[in-house]
Amino acid sequence: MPKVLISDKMDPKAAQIFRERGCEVDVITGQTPEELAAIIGQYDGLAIRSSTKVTKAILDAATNLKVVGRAGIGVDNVDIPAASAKGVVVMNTPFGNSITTAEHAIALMFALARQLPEADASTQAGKWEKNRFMGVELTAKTLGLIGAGNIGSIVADRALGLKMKVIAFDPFLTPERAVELGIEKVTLDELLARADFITLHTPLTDQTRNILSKEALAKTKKGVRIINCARGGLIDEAALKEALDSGHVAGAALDVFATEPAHEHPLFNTPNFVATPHLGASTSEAQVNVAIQVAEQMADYLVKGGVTNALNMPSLSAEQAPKLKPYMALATNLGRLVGQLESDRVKSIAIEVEGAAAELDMKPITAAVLAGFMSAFSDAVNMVNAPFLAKDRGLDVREVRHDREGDYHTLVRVSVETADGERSVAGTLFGNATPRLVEIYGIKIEADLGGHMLYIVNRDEPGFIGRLGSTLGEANVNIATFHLGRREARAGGEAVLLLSVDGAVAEPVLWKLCQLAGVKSVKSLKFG
Ligand SMILES: NC(=O)c1ccc[n+]([C@@H]2O[C@H](COP(=O)([O-])OP(=O)(O)OC[C@H]3O[C@@H](n4cnc5c(N)ncnc54)[C@H](O)[C@@H]3O)[C@@H](O)[C@H]2O)c1
Ligand SMILES: O=C(O)[C@H](O)COP(=O)(O)O
Repeated sequence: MPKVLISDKMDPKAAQIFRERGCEVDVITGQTPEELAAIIGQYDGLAIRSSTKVTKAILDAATNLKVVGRAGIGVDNVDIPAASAKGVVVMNTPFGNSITTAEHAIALMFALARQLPEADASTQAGKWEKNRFMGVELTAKTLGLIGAGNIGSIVADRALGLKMKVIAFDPFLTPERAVELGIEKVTLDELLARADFITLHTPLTDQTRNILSKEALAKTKKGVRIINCARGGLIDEAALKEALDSGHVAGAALDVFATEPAHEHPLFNTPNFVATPHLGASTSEAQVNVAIQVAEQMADYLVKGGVTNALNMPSLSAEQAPKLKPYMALATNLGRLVGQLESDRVKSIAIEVEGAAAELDMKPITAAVLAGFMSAFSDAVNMVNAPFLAKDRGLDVREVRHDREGDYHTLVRVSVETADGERSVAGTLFGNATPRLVEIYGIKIEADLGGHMLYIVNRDEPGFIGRLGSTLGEANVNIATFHLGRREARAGGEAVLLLSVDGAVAEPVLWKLCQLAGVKSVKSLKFG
């Protein structure tokens, strides 16, 4: 039974769902990185929020880990390249807390507009400072969104309801989507110059880090109010403090900080500064949503092989998974066959599908071919890291989907380009379930690929099979199955033999086979 660790505070629904769906689960929160590293080796899955840092060191210690599930959106606390290299799937729940976070941004906007936290503190201190707190209306003000994705567009919708004018800077926002949202797409400089309120809703990337830099803040309208419910690091916090102190920025509300938890901060106690401790996603509704979603996704993956919302692997629903399963086995074996036959001379690899296979999502099939292919060079390869390893090796990967009707109701072909030209192998599914090789390097052959096999290319001539059988018999090698194919319909041409044998064939025996008259090449193969 797969074992999952929940290492951050999460709604109890998550643990309940893991158990209901066939996983063992431990909930251990508040561990130091060293404590987590000491126990992570026992677990197949790790469910987190933003507190647990899934670093390379943690991943190195995670010898059984298959999936990290983030109950929330941001995955900047997970070293995704390190997870991918280790073959660990990283998933998040991209929509479960969007409404809640958008509402927090709107709440902070009101808090700034009417100085609610300061007015509250003053009133409860018995001061009744009615004349000290003069607010501004939101109606007719311009709200500048930096980032108009899931959360940004919900903020836009709510702000339009408040009769604000909404402008957005987001290089990936299409003009059509902007029209659909009822907002105006602008450049960053235009947004800085025009917005009365600015709210940030981008991930933290190399492009967005410090997007509100000292220079950018200097370009804002005097009296601007700024809200950040996205990620610390998007704003230069020291420059923001200066701008608040000088009065250029009339108010700032941060839910997120460059360093968290922020127990101390130069911005704390600055007038017109409002802070919340990364509460964007903290509503009971959002926490139930993300807990249920992450547990369902992770259990689907660990128990049924379904992949949803993975950041480093193509999606594969739990319903699709059984249908695709035989294709994955076929694709893995075709990739593995080519990988073993061609070793490291391959420059590019093409995956072609036709018939029933052409109606399927190709991404998982491609990942499986690459996993099989790369397994000839690396022990630690799987569908998650294979595409990354292939890219690292500079392997050019192509996917082709054919509409044509072929000889088989379904076909997957893997072709590689080597220094000696293009070579391809192809396979089908018998009864939609059993993978079967049907062609190898232009020669028709029907074979199951599995266990230990011998691939022999020889001159097609009488007596060869007898000589081969005797040599293997003398070496005590038992032949389990025997498949034969030949290039021409008459003797004298090239033939291929694929033999299943009961165990690995020793080097001296392979050498003897190479010496047999008519043999061109002999290769020992292994399939998982
Ligand atoms: N405070 C919280 O508790 C909390 C809760 C949920 C999400 N978040 C954070 O909010 C952020 C936004 O989440 P989302 O779900 O809307 O993400 P999203 O991916 O749906 O949207 C992000 C948007 O940012 C845009 N973007 C990317 N690079 C940009 C750039 N250089 N300049 C301008 N725009 C750029 C993208 O095109 C996209 O539209 C994430 O960082 C997420 O981690 C915080
Ligand atoms: O990216 C997110 O989903 C938010 O930052 C929420 O983080 P949390 O789960 O730690 O509250």
